[in-house]
Amino acid sequence: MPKKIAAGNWKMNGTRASLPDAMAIAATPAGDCAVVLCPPATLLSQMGTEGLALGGQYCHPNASGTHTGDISAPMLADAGATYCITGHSERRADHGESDADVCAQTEAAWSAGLVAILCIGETLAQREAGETLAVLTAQLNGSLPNGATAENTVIAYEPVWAIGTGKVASPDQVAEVHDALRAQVGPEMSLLYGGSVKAGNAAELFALENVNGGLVGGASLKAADFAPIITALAAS
Ligand SMILES: O=C[C@H](O)COP(=O)(O)O
Repeated sequence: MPKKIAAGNWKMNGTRASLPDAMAIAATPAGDCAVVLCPPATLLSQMGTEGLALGGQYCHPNASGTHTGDISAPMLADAGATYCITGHSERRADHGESDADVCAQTEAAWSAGLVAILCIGETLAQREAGETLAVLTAQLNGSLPNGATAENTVIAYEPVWAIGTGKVASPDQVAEVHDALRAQVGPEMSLLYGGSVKAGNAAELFALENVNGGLVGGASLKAADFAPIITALAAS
């Protein structure tokens, strides 16, 4: 059985004033679900809380070196992370990260003992052109290194047009993609959906056979918003 995972991506949000929210999220009963928070790197070492796994939002392919402003997978692990997001569409767009870059980052995460949460997703133009499954397959093939297992990798399907827009993909759209991904990655790897997941739509999404949790952005920042999502996953 794939592990159920509620992952929160805080993106470039959060200061020490947010730590009480992290503690409240950690205290939320989660049943057999893993709860993962990916805060800004500045908060990682201060967030170590029982019941909460931590993740980075990105890692450089190298372990160290002359890369001003960057962060490596061993640094994330040293700060308490056990997961790392790779290939988020905001980084693919803002930093020009290619599938090959994401592949190298994912290998770096594994080398540091981190579980990669590898993100793939189509744009609205690609969906409207009927290219969704082809685009996702190409991204998966290009950015998932050889050696991926259910222990070192989680796949997050995040349609770019649904991120931070309030436009959640319909259950039929999510099911079509997740069923296709399941056929590609095997029965054990966790498949998360991300894109405007909220308390009001979480139960419907998590009821889908091949949705094993969510990668949640905006609704993970406050415990009052994220806790019902965790509860919905635990009940699924
Ligand atoms: O990593 C999280 C996703 O980008 C989803 O963000 P969102 O829940 O704010 O739409």
